[in-house]
Amino acid sequence: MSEQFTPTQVSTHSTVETGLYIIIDGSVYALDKFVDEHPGGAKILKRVGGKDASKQFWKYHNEGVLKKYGEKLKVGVVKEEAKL
Ligand code: HEM
Repeated sequence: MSEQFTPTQVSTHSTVETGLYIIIDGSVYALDKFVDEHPGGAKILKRVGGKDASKQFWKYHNEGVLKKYGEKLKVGVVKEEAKL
């Protein structure tokens, strides 16, 4: 079973030092090791660290990109925030 993160937990991994997590369609990717080889540049990825970047992702890529890199970079899935 894959690891589960709330959006708040993902948001605590917003920098390269903390893993540079981003959410795409409910999956969580750690881009800290990929950021320097990203063909679109490091800067744009660092701007969305810790956030849901689904909209930006699908603006610039197609399904083939996730097929090629997805499994290698995926660290888990998003779950709902814990209710108080
Ligand atoms: C799992 C996350 C990501 C992976 C594996 C990834 C991978 C790639 C790859 C392989 C390319 C080369 C073009 C292509 O093959 O389609 C690319 C280009 C690009 N990516 Fe990403 N990317 C990711 C996330 C993002 C995000 C979140 C953004 C925006 C916030 C972004 C912005 C761009 C841009 C602007 C380009 C250049 C497009 C162009 O030159 O037309 N990427 N990315």
